[in-house]
Amino acid sequence: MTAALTLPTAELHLHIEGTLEPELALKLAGRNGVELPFASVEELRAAYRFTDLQSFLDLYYACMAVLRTRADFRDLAAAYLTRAAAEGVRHAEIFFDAQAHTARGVPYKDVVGGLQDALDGAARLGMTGGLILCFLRDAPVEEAEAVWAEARRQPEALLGVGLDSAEVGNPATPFAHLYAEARALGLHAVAHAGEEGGPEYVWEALRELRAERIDHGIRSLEDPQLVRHLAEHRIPLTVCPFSNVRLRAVPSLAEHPLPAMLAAGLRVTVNSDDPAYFGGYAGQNLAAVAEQFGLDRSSLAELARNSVTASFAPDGRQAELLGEIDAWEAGA
Ligand SMILES: Nc1ncnc2[nH]cnc12
Ligand SMILES: [Zn+2]
Repeated sequence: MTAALTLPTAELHLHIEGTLEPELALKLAGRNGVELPFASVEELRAAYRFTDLQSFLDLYYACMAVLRTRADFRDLAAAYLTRAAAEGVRHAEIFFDAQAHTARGVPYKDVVGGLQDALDGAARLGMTGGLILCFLRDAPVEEAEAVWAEARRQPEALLGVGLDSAEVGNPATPFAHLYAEARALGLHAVAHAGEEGGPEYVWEALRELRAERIDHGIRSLEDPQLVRHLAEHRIPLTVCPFSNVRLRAVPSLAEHPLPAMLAAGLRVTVNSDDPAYFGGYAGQNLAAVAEQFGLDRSSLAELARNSVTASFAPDGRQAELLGEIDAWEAGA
């Protein structure tokens, strides 16, 4: 087995709806009497040809229509956690798109309840983690406000808030008041930026949302002043190599800016984004970049350490995981 597949790591950029494998999608479609425009696993997989972020989002939102009950969300997250654990993920901070479910009439409490049921069960796998509620930046802000009105009543169910969906032309600033409220409740703040959008989107997430981590951020390199800022303030970037290639944010893995980002002193982590759709989970993303860029054991360990120290896990848990990474690096 590739060494990277056993590296203990933290997954910081993972949309739970993006872990919906075709087999489970069809099973849930049957269980819930939901019609999908795909009759078989093969037909569904054949639709995984994306030209950009929007072409992916269209399929992503269509497929998640099969998720209807608390048990569905539990089964989805339990399947992800089992698979991630097998690839070395020891801590997972999981994004969920609540609005995409409440808009279909699924109660917020069933979404969060089901995801939490699965996380409770993950303790058996020795895994820890939490939930990050993402606002959809391409939907009216009133929809985000409505879901937040429910979420804020139970902030202890969340680690933080995030911002995702179609980036270009959908500024972050209208969501700033929700982030301010979330911070006041003690929640963390992250945001997608610099995936398809330019460095100005990263600046906006930092300035207006006070994002502690930037999800993707691969276009930051286009602005030397931004690179200096990110490096100086040690702001983590949750990079997703397979996603960037499959959504054509970069032309190929060989041309991915990851090595340049590391060379620029950026605090990079490697993650999977929507692994069911992009061809691999966290360990496979790590294995692929290790092979592509000839990363040795200590460079891989450094990426894993970044993921742990950039996580929102308590200090004690971080220390435990850093110990596991040291042992892995020493070849234990
Ligand atoms: N890569 C991505 N970018 C923005 N929103 C997303 N939602 C799920 N995956 C996403
Ligand atoms: Zn993402």
